[in-house]
Amino acid sequence: RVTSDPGCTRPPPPMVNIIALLKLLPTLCTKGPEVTMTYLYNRFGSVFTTSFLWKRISFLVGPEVSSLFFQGSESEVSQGNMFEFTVPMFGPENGFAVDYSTRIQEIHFFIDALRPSQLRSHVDPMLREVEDYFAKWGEEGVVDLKDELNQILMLIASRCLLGNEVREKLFGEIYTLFSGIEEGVNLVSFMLPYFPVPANHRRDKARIRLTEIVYDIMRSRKTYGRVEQDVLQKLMDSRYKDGRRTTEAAVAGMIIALIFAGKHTSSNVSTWTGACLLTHTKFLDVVVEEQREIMRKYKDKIDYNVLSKMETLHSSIKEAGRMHPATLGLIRQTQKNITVRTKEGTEYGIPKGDTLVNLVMLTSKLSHIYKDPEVYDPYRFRPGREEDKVGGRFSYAIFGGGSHVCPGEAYAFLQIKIIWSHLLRNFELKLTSPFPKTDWSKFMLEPKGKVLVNYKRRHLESN
Ligand code: HEM
Repeated sequence: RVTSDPGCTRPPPPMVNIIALLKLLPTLCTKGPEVTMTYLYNRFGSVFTTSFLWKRISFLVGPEVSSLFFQGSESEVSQGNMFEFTVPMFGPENGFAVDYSTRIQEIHFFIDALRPSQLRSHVDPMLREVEDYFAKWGEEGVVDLKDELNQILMLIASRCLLGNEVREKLFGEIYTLFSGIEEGVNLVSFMLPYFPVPANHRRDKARIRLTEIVYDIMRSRKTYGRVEQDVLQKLMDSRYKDGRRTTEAAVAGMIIALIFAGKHTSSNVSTWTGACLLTHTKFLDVVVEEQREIMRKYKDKIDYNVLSKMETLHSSIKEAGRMHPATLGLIRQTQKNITVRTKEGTEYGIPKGDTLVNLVMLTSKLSHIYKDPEVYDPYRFRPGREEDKVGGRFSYAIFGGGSHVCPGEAYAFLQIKIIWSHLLRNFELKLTSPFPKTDWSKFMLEPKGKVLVNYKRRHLESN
């Protein structure tokens, strides 16, 4: 439990001093941040603080200490100015460039555009992209799964988020421009987003060109009265609470932000799903059998309802996400003194101005929530076990939680399930490279190196 505490009357959390931190450097370098943070959690408990240069950082582990982090009001715990580096990536009229109230309304536009009832219309375009993409694979061969999934997900994003105009004519350019936007994700740009280094220059150039492309599409739709089914259209048609229409610049920024938010996250979880299933044949057999069963009932038809029957596949993706989240932790800043109560009942006061890091990766591995947390076991989410629910709210925080929970979760599952059901039905797959390690050098964590998979075409028989 976490509450606000104006006088900060409670004792501070255990402090990890500079000597303890220095002693951990070799562990950090050789074993990585997860092992280091797990050591600190085991030693100091679910709340602890460190100082780094002039900054105090308080770490939180577990659902018991996470409620205010996720659900607190902006005046208690906020995203602060930590995402300012995204302003030159997404433009000056949306996201972290605008006031909080406008930003929240934009997030509601995302939620509306990506809610399950809206997603039904995306199934067919997603399926078409997936079928066309994998039709280009040969009879058999070896591919880098990470690269392949990255490409197919970008094709889907072009079609379903940006729309047919981009997908049909401009995909190559968009793909390159997005790589340019992503140049803005590095340590220098994070600390000094406007510093004139080449990466920032390439980021700015890419955003300007991408914005022009989106403007052209919007203007052409308006001129010819064309209305599409994609998310871009939903954002164009959205209105703020006071009745104002979204501006062209805001829509362009929002759509770039959405693609960015969904791109690596989805490609990572789908790649980890593959790596996990191909090394756990027990579950691979179960998901293949699930496809057979569904084919017996629905033949080759795939629609929103059929996808919702793929429960073990869904759990297999969710479990891959639990074991390999895209981030070690989520970040906020305290705007008031707050109190955190641990599951043992100890209360700590965290002062206004602390950076909070919620270590969702460690929460996913807590043994009082997840049985044998290091074991890949999609069955842990089945009725009767449902370990994430039994563990309490925020036990599964791979998609965040509360006021800033990921609005793209249902969309992400939809596209990953469409890809994996197609792969399972049409290919025999074998992981030929070793099980990937996590690449800690990336801002958004991903499987390290190539994930090589040997494929052989097949047509799954339902009987
Ligand atoms: C498996 C895939 C995904 C994962 C693991 C994931 C994870 C997350 C997480 C952890 C957050 C919360 C960040 C925080 O609290 O600071 C978040 C926010 C967000 N996600 Fe996702 N995401 C995924 C896919 C997507 C997709 C496909 C989209 C869009 C189509 C999307 C759009 C967003 C947006 C716009 C936010 C910001 C919400 C806000 O600030 O209120 N995500 N995502």
